[in-house]
Amino acid sequence: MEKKPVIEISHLYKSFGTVDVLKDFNLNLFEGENLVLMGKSGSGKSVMIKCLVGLMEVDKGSIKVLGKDIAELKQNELDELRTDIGFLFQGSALYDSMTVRENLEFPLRRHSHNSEKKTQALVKEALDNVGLPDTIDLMPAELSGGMQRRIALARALILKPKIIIYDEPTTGLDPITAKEIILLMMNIQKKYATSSLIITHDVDCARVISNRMILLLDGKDYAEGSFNDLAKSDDPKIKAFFK
Ligand SMILES: Nc1ncnc2c1ncn2[C@@H]1O[C@H](COP(=O)(O)OP(=O)(O)OP(=O)(O)O)[C@@H](O)[C@H]1O
Repeated sequence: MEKKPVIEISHLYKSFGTVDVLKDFNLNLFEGENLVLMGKSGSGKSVMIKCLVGLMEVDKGSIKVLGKDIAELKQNELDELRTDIGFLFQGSALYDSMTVRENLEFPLRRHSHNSEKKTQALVKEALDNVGLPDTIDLMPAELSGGMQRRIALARALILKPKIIIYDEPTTGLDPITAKEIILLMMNIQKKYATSSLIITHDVDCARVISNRMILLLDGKDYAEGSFNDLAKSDDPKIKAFFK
């Protein structure tokens, strides 16, 4: 059976002055898959994400998320749609002045109207999912980098998003901690059947987690395929991604 796309980016163009960042970029993320997007620094990955969530206007092209055309949404509709997307950004970005519990409560209080009991149950479930139930009353500064990343992942998942966007999920972590995060991402994907877009430079991460990959080069979706197919390509431009 043909899988449904949850993100459809078609013929996307975006320039800044004379710098053409995206030039006919295409990407489909299908329900339940782990799609890895690789592109070198400055290739336009962040620009693409900003366009995707309506934070930046596109010059040309169309973007649909969960069947909705981003350009046609009003601000409140866009805000609502964003709650269906969980983000795990580089550097975790937990609120330093809040405890782990408060960090996790934050999106719940902002975007849903749960009872206090339900809120605490969701916080506990989120912490259990990332294997850190005992950190609930700690401050982010009391946690290691890997633990902070796990809490950030718990927070990204707490609204049970349909889509998760991971931006460099393993950057800055030692290889063992990076592997733990990757395993966690895979478990969570299995448990909640989320669709994941994973932006990474980490070839090991891509190998383990991807069902499919897209390589962003010269503003385009230069190549698409499974890790194994792309990794054995003879094209020097594709080979360069796997060094
Ligand atoms: N608001 C902006 N105004 C002008 N130029 C911008 C703006 N945002 C991004 N750019 C330019 O767009 C290009 C792509 O930037 P982007 O941040 O998307 O790269 P990236 O692929 O995310 O890189 P990295 O892997 O280093 O995060 C860069 O040349 C950048 O200078």
